[in-house]
Amino acid sequence: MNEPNPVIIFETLNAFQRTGALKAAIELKVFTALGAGPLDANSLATACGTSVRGMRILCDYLTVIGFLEKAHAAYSLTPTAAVFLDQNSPHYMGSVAGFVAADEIMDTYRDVTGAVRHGGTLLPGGGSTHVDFSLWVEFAKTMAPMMKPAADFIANLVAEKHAGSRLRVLDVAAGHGMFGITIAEQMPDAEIVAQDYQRVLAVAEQNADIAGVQDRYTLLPGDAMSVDFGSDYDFILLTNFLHHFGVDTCNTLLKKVRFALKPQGAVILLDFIPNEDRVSPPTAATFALTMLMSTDQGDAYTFAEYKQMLTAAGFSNNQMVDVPNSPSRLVISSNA
Ligand SMILES: Nc1ncnc2c1ncn2[C@@H]1O[C@H](CSCC[C@H]([NH3+])C(=O)O)[C@@H](O)[C@H]1O
Repeated sequence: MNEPNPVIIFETLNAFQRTGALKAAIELKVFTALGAGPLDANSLATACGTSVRGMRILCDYLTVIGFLEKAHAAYSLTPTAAVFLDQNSPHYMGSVAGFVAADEIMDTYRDVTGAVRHGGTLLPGGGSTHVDFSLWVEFAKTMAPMMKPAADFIANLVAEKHAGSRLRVLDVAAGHGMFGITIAEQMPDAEIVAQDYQRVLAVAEQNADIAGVQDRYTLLPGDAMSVDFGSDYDFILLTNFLHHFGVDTCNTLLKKVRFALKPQGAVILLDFIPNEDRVSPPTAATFALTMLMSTDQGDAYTFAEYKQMLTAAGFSNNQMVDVPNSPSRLVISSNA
């Protein structure tokens, strides 16, 4: 297993091909075309409006990397592609390519060398922490399906512990809003305050309307660092937010969160949290590179690091759990 092997070098240097191929298949709706059953390259090319040669080569590539299966020249969907990449599936998440593989994001990877030398993003003004970072609306419009398992998991936890009670929940940096909205869907008495930039909250507001929870959904636009959160919350959600900032900013924000909670309240923190070795599990551990490329000081913090920040902010009871079907972990912190 530890024999020297150059294949990983070739595969890693051309890994951009995988991104391009999957993005193309999503754009061309290849997976949706295969939703009704197997098709060969000719029929797929007609269905998707492409050349036959292009479709044959794309589909062979997608078969090699595990999104399609091939039998007697006909392609069919693997279970993952069927559930997540066919637009007719309720779990469709092809939209996430619009953020994860956006040109603006991919362009930053042209100069990893520079970011490593510099120790932070080469994007202007702190990259994704800049108030005008253009991609947050795109994130809100595209990333909700990816967060669904974690949103369900959090809402179930909250509902199990607090069935029937009137809850006040603050969703900090709400984005698409699905974390708060899912709690509101499960708990008819829960009131949600969604906090984010105004332009992003427009997307969350629309999602709250669609979910039919708009009567219990209030918007709190502005910068999370300076806006007044209000008080007496039972839960404050900090999902995929702290990783953008350095430890000092996280400490300041967590203290502000502690102050806005009821004495028995809890903060629910969802994030990419690697093990203490920082190299496992893979998705959480490699997320640190995403933060290097897009922020000045962000990181994939370990549980020990989060515990230190949370303890400093006055949270004495900190528990971490893995989220099923998600690379994320949940930290629930309270004083109780
Ligand atoms: N300073 C800030 N104040 C409020 N929101 C911010 C700030 N900086 C970034 N954001 C928002 O932080 C979000 C990060 S993405 C996370 C969205 C959502 N909580 C989720 O877990 O999927 C984006 O919606 C940004 O608009």
